[in-house]
Amino acid sequence: MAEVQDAINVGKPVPIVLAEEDHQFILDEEALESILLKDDIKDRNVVVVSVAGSYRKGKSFLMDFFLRYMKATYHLNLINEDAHWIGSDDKPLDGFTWRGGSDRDTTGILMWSEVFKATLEDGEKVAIILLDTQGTFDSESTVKDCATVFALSTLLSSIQIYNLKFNIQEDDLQHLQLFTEYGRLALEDTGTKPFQKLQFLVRDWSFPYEAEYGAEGGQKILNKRLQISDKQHPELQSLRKHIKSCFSDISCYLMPHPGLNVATNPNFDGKLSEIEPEFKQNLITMIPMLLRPDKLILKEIGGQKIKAKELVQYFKAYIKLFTGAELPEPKSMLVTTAEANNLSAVASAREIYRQTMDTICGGNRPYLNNNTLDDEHIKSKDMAMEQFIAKRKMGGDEFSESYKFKLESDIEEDFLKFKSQNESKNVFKSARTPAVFFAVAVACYFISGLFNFFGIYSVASGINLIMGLALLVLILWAYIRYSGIHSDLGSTIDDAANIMWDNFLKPSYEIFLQKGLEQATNQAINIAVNNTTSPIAGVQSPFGKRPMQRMNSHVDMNDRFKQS
Ligand SMILES: Nc1nc2c(ncn2[C@@H]2O[C@H](COP(=O)(O)OP(=O)(O)OP(=O)(O)O)[C@@H](O)[C@H]2O)c(=O)[nH]1
Ligand SMILES: [Mg+2]
Repeated sequence: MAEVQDAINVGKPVPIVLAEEDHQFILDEEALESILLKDDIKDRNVVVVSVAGSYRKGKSFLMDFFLRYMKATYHLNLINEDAHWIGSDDKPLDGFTWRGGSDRDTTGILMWSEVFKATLEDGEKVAIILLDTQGTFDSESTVKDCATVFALSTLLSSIQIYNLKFNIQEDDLQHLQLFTEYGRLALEDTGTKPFQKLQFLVRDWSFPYEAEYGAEGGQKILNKRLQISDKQHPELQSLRKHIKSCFSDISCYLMPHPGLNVATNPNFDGKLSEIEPEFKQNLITMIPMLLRPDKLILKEIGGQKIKAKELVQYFKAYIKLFTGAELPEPKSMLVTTAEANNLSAVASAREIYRQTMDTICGGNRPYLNNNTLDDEHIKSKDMAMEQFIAKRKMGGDEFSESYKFKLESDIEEDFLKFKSQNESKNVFKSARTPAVFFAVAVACYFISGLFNFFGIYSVASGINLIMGLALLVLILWAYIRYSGIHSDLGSTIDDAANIMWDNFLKPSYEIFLQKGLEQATNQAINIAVNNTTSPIAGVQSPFGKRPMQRMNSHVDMNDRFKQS
């Protein structure tokens, strides 16, 4: 017995995944390598046993009994001495640190520094690794922190013990679903079950009259909880299907209460003498069921057994993935629901905007001028925004604010599309490209004629060439529009036409138009002035003074009217 006690003092818990203050996890590669890359370990296939679940539920405490079994069985070969591995009644329990109290204890992921060497029944030499993990849902961890630790330990272990208290509740299953789904994101979809054994361990089971303590009672409860029936809501069915599809083996064990000393005495140090015999008896039954050489499960990833040195690489790869920005962030139920609410309110308000605008300027409506279109846009947008604000949403106004901005930007994006669709209905704009190239060709024709007239033939033929090119582009454009192919080239031609229009033709046309208008106005006024009977009628005056004259003549007329 003394041998067992001595062996328990070998090894220590080594933090390999460290929880940082800024909710990041980092891998202590050196520590990990110092354990797994030892010469006598690195080439052995591994069995990885991990415990996970809510905080303060006796995970580390349980792991220390695992350690006692491992040391007795694999260091001291006491395999046939049944219950002796559990040690003497008066020895305090040590190993992974555990303690009473309501605040969390374990953080990150710890690995036992001693890797246990075992020989399987078929002679294969394997290495057994024990992991203790940070409890989920303590007041300092975000959902992402909990999901990361749970997912990492599930991905890297071949036996994951899901430690629960009192019962298997629906929320326990929901969290399991969330965390395993998060873990599954890290893996390539191979169509096979991504994880290996899941062992539900229900602590302080209080209904032995319904299902007895142990594996059989556990199986009974597990079957009940994971049962799928047609009468169930589809959401409950899919949750159960998801869990079953994730693990290749699922079982459950019901543990009795360890006694009030364990649960409430602040000075309790783990002595077996202070633990209820029934609890002790169940430890003796349960632990070998998982860790006996013939029960060990080798770690496999994608159907391949994993060696200790390969496990180091998997740790590195997974931690990189979970701490990077690649995976979506798991969030609390309220945030997720509020997001879904707000997104659906955005979608239905946007739909209202689209439908209203569609009836005003949709594909089968005629061209609208820009001012009218702007007005209609503002009206429809206001309507959509009102609808979004009026809709009941979870998360409160502050939460909704960012979705309001999103709706606004979505609507502006839609408006740009409606605007360009409307522009395309403007026949004058769509006729711009052929008009520009045709105008260039005609202008070139006259200019080259002029140069020919003066005998400057070389310049004339250059201009003829430009005319030919303009006509060629015009034909090409017409072909693209007709056939619908090479539309990129068509857009480039349109762009070129727009540039020519904006920079050359439009300014020249405007100057020409202005000059023409001025000329026409001059003539019209001259005619009007010449025909008016006034004291200064018939006197030609400069254009700038003409309004004065008209006003004077108007005043004169009034005066005359008054006199008469
Ligand atoms: N009621 C009850 N208490 C237990 C059981 N096992 C251990 N405890 C007590 O639970 C307390 C917490 O034990 P830990 O092993 O530190 O719990 P943990 O789950 O590792 O906690 P964290 O590291 O904070 O996640 C200690 O006071 C133990 O004595 C059990 O089966 N039932
Ligand atoms: Mg702990």
